[in-house]
Amino acid sequence: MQQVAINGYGTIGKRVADAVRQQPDMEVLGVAKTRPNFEAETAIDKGFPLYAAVEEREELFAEAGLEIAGPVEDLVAEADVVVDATPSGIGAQNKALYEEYDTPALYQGGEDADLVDVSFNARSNFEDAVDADHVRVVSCNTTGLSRVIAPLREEYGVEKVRATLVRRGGDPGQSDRGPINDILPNPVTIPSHHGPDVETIFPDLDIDTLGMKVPATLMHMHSLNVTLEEDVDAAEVRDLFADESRLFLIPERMNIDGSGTLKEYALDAGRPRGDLWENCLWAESISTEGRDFYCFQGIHQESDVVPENVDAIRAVTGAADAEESIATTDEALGIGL
Ligand SMILES: NC(=O)C1=CN([C@@H]2O[C@H](COP(=O)(O)OP(=O)(O)OC[C@H]3O[C@@H](n4cnc5c(N)ncnc54)[C@H](O)[C@@H]3O)[C@@H](O)[C@H]2O)C=CC1
Ligand SMILES: O=C(OP(=O)(O)O)[C@H](O)COP(=O)(O)O
Repeated sequence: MQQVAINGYGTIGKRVADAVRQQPDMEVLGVAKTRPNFEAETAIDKGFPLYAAVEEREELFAEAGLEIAGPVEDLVAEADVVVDATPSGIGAQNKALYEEYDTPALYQGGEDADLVDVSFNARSNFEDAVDADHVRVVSCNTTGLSRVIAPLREEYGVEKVRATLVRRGGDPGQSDRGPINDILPNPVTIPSHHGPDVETIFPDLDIDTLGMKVPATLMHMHSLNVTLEEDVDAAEVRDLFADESRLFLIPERMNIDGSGTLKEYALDAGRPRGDLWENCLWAESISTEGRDFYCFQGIHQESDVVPENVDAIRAVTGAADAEESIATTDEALGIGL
């Protein structure tokens, strides 16, 4: 059993903790937080040992009636691997702690690529992270793009990717985010940071990305055009994608017209927190014109990186190969709508 520490128990960290607990070969050793709040209380209710990420704030937990198992250093020292799910930039500050205790660490997409040895997407480059000490699970958008590009590259070869990313302004709980009533080119410069980020997974890929932010919280939406190295037929691409467990091809018959109905479907299907771990591609949007492929896909920013973190744990600990890990993760979580 791999003993997994989770440092940062927010949107991503709490989901990774639940996913790790569901795996047959790993356990949550504990989770670390900086301050007491509803998530800290839920962690205790779920039976996750709660550690103080900042020693001076330990008494805040006692005042809130929450029992602390110890300082985060104890957790990191005992763990086989630590998943850092702290806000952007804090992971970089925490790296020295993980190095001090010689504990392999996973970071999230908000950290810079040069912080780590390897940027990771399970479907695309699992083997690169085997036995690495510092691995970054790429952002929700980069994960979503990589999952589509990997099979297209393998099957047809990719000449050029063009993607427009309509990004949600903030997560549902982020009441301080915007825009409230606007459509922002964001970033206004082109390419957006997503293209170079995808190139950390596929270094020789030709990709241009454009980003926007809109007043939505549920999901991102991608409009994709990939020029392939050979003529393709839309039906063939649909068949290719149907074999990918983390690509959900939304069938026409479901009458799912956007992010709202997608999330409603996830809740009806009994998904925890209404999570959609898979890319959600509208099957009808999969179109081809000569060598050009097009589609729309919805990306659930809060959850698509969760199975990727689980696979990255197996990669850095050398516990399984890509195929075995992805199959185990998918089965344990119930991935594959
Ligand atoms: N929310 C999203 O849509 C996605 C976020 N990411 C990335 O995941 C990372 C985490 O993001 P979220 O989970 O959204 O953030 P969050 O703000 O929801 O959660 C971060 C947690 O870390 C805690 N924290 C703050 N400072 C800490 C410290 N020094 N030590 C330990 N814990 C600390 C916070 O109290 C909070 O519980 C970021 O790198 C972000 O870019 C990646 C994909 C999607
Ligand atoms: O990494 C993300 O998006 P991004 O790839 O568009 O920067 C996550 O959705 C977090 O985005 P945020 O920086 O708006 O919280």
